[in-house]
Amino acid sequence: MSQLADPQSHAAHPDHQHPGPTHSGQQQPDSANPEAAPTAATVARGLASLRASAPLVHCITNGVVMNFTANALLALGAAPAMVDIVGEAGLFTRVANGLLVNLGTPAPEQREAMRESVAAANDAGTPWVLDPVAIGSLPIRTGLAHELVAEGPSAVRGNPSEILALAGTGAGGRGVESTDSAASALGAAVALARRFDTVMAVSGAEDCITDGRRVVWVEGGDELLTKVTGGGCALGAIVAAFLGSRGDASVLDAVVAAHAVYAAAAERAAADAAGPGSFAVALLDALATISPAEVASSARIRAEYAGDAGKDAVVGDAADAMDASGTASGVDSSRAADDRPANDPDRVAEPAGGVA
Ligand SMILES: Nc1ncnc2c1ncn2[C@@H]1O[C@H](COP(=O)(O)OP(=O)(O)OP(=O)(O)O)[C@@H](O)[C@H]1O
Ligand SMILES: Cc1ncsc1CCO
Repeated sequence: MSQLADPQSHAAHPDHQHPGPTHSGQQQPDSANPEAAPTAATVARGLASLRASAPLVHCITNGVVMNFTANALLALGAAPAMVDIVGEAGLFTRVANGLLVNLGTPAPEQREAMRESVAAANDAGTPWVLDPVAIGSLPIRTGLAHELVAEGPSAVRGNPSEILALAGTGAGGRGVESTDSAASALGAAVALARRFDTVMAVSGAEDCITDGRRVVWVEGGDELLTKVTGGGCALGAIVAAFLGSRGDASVLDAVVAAHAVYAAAAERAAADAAGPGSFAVALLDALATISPAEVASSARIRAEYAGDAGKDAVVGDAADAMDASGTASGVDSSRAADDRPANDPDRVAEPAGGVA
């Protein structure tokens, strides 16, 4: 089958959850209609659904960005709560609609709270996001990130250096900053997505999101996002909000929607800002006022097949899940190209065509 189905025609389906790692590398379909690529229309629907359901987002995140993250979620229309003590974290995850686990300042008790919440999320079916902040050369958080990714997050969000370090092919960035481009982390992201049956989101001038089979590029945002601390950390929480309110949309659709809405809001905010301070305030205003119609007309998204983009990426101990060609077993990466007309917005490009 090469034709992509109309994303409008999604039928009801059981929520895609991750009961645990799929060590075989076998991927599950993530939607009733796994062939549909995210579009501006799915982004708009995701934002409308978030606003309608006001998801409760449980954030276990770093002390630097808690306030900004909570304000970003509130502005967007979600309900944040930062519950990070042992004995409460797991309980709260069970009632939340989405969970963020951000490794920015992982003190010992917070690490235990993360483990408690991840176990609760996997048990209760709460979608969860892992943000492996500043992993690579720092040993405790790097070990924790490898431990947690094996628990099967719904999505992983990070900058390119963090994603390369998670794949075991990079030494990390400069503290919390990336020293790599999103394109350079594409192979690592595709391999990780296949290995852990998750959606990987790599941020940068252009964001790259993959479920291991499809790769979606989201343009937009502004460099000012890198001049406000927590520009990426808040995005991780927003991804959790979109996952927690996605209804019958796929995980890939929800993650792409989060990135596209954030990019559009940041672009609008930057147009009015005099610098990082006014940008941070304008970003909150833009998150609060951006409409589904605005994102439907401004989202810049393109989708293609991953093809063999992940074949040369080494993923920690994942060699056992990979066949000789480096492709995760059970994942068909040699699909025929989409045969829709070239100007069809739902068309996915040739396998690996633009994924060198
Ligand atoms: N050059 C750029 N132009 C436009 N947007 C950008 C640029 N660089 C990063 N962004 C956007 O900034 C946001 C944060 O991405 P970034 O890669 O800085 O994350 P991070 O390093 O994890 O952030 P944090 O400071 O929270 O740790 C994303 O939405 C991304 O799209
Ligand atoms: C600056 C900083 N240090 C640890 S976490 C964090 C927030 C941005 O990632």
